[in-house]
Parts: sequence; C-alpha cells; structure tokens
Amino acid sequence: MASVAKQFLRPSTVNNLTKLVRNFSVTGQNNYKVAVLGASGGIGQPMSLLLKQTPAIKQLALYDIAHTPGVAADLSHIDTAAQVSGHIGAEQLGDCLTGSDVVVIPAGVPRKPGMTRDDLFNTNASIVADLSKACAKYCPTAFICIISNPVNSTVPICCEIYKKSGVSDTSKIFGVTTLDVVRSNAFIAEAKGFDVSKVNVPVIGGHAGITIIPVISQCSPSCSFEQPALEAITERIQDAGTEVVKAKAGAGSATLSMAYAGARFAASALDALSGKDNVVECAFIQSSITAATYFSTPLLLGPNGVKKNFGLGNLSDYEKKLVDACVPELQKSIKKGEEFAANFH
Ligand SMILES: NC(=O)C1=CN([C@@H]2O[C@H](COP(=O)(O)OP(=O)(O)OC[C@H]3O[C@@H](n4cnc5c(N)ncnc54)[C@H](O)[C@@H]3O)[C@@H](O)[C@H]2O)C=CC1
Ligand SMILES: O=C([O-])CC(=O)C(=O)O
Repeated sequence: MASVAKQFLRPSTVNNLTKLVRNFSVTGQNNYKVAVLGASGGIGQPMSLLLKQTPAIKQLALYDIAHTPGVAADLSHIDTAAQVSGHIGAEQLGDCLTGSDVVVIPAGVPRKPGMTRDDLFNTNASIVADLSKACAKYCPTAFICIISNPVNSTVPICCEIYKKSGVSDTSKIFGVTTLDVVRSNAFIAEAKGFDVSKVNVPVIGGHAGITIIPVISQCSPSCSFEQPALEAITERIQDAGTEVVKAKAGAGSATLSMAYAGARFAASALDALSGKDNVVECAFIQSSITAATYFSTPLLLGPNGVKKNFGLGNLSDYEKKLVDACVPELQKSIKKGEEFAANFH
C-alpha cells in the first residue's frame, strides 16, 4: 500500500470528537444533514447518539419502521447543535432522505448463534433494496454507508438498484467494514502492548469470515508475529463478529462497537465532503483491484466519494493466499446480490 495510506489510515473522527469540534467550528462547515435508516435498532440508537455529538451535523434524520418518535424525542433533549427529526414508516422515508448528505444504513435483522451473515440475506436483501431505491430517488448524490449484512451482497444490491434507477455514479456507495479495522487495531495493540490510538491496520477484502483480510504486514507501527500467532490473530479478527454473537447468546450481534465504527465512517464521509485532505478509510466498494468486482481496500475520500483507491499494496505471501481464498467467496456473494437486484421491482 502507498505510504500515504499507511500514514493516514486512522482518520480524525469520532475517536476524537474534540478535534472534530475544533475543525468544524473553525471552518464553519457544520451544515450537513445525516440520515440513519434503522435508527431504532441496536446499532442505530447508540450510533445516532454519537452522531448527535458531531458538530458537523446540522440535521440528524432518524428513520425506522418502529419507535423513531421516541428515539428522536430522547436525543433531541441533548444540548448539542444537531436538530433531530424522527420519521416512521415508508410514507415518511422521502422526507427523511431529502437533502441528506450522508445516509447510514443499519436496518435489518442481526445474526443469532449458529447463523452465518449470508443466512440474513433473505430478510435483509429486500430491506436494503427498498431503502436503496428510496435513496436513489430522494438523495442520489449522498454518501451511502451500508452496515446491513451480508455486506458482501447488500452493497452490490444497492449499486445495482442505483443503476436500475438511472443513477450511474456509484462512487459514493460504501459497505462499512470499519469495525474490522477497529477490531484489528484493538487486538494488535493488545498483543503488542502498543498505544492503541496510534495503531493502524488496513483490512481488505469483504466483511464475512475468510473474506476479512487484516494486512498485518502493513500495520503501523510495524510489527511481526511468528506464523502460528499470525494465523491465530488473523482468525480472531475474521471471527470477531461471531465471538460477539456467541457472547450475546441470542441477544444479537455487535452493536456498540459497530455504532462507534459507523459513526467514525460517517464522520470521515463528512470530512471528505468538507474538502478535508487525507481522509482515508477502508470500505467495500465496486472495484477493479481484483477479480472480485467489489473489494475493500484503503481509499482516499473526497467530496465526490472515492478520490483514489490505494489498492492492495505489498502483501506477504500469507496475505496473498488469503486474497486468493477470498476472491471466489466474494464473487459468489456479489453474484447473489446482483441476481437479487436484477429481479427486484
Ligand atoms: N457491517 C458491520 O460490520 C456490521 C453489520 N451489522 C448488521 O447490522 C444490521 C442491524 O443490526 P442491529 O442494529 O443489531 O439489529 P436490530 O434488530 O437491533 O436493529 C435493526 C433495526 O432495523 C429496523 N428495520 C427493519 N426493517 C426496516 C426497514 N425496512 N426500514 C428501516 N428500518 C428497518 C428495525 O426496526 C430495527 O430497529 C444487521 O444486519 C447486522 O448483521 C452488525 C454489526 C456489524
Ligand atoms: O457478526 C455479525 O453478524 C455482525 C457483524 O457483521 C460483525 O460484528 O462484524
């Protein structure tokens, strides 16, 4: 990976709200509308709480099929600038989305123990397709940040629905894989005794099992592991979602860490929109970097979405093998999403 990506992989986002306050109050660009679709859920509520504290946001529009009036009333009593609006049911989705600069989508069902992310496809594919259709209609130029699983299929669904809706530019549609980066940073800092605030591990590929590839050879600060330890920490990162699903024992999947990661990605999107330099995040996007037509790599973000794709960079032989195993798996999930979208009306 280009050294610039390594240098800037950790963006200045919600992990440093104070910095964000300073940045935006100095430039006065606190003018953005952010919509959260699925705002009443396990991720939606704490993520909306974090977004309510983000000074760049002027309006925070919360949409769900249930409970948004209550969530919006509750958040609106917080003494921060963002104005909160609650929207419930399909007939209020247009109002929620109109004028949005960034849309974050954690709508849909989460896993229970024993399920794969792909087991969520039957329920979540149509939820994401419906919401994508509305985004293409009401805010076609907004950044779209898709959290709903299976991300490896829901992002292709969204892009295909955009194309069907006549919106050909999909360079602002992102699958949020930030939680994989956040986990990698946390686990490697813990293993190596690093200051976690200074650790950056790019994570490439997709967002399920073996498609999640932490590029530990490009970790900043640099670090190395004996092969068995390297394989163990790589597998822990790949299975981290399942670790949480098991620990929650039927009560859902990661919500709080995902809220943090989602708010971080949304803040990076706002930084990019405001013209800030060196905003780099890994995300799952339409891509020509590998034979899989969607792939996550470190991306330089700008006002128009992806400004530069840093690609794979130099991979170790072990990481190259992980990419080889990932690509066919991703291709299956992408095809499944695209076929679903083709038949969706
Ligand atoms: N990308 C990632 O790294 C991660 C993704 N996820 C995924 O995020 C999704 C949400 O997870 P949770 O918040 O824990 O689930 P949850 O069940 O707590 O919340 C989901 C919310 O979506 C709402 N919803 C359902 N259908 C909707 C529709 N048509 N329009 C708008 N809202 C709708 C529900 O009413 C609920 O409030 C799941 O698919 C989960 O697998 C979870 C963790 C990490
Ligand atoms: O594991 C799940 O189902 C939720 C998820 O995507 C994660 O935590 O990475």
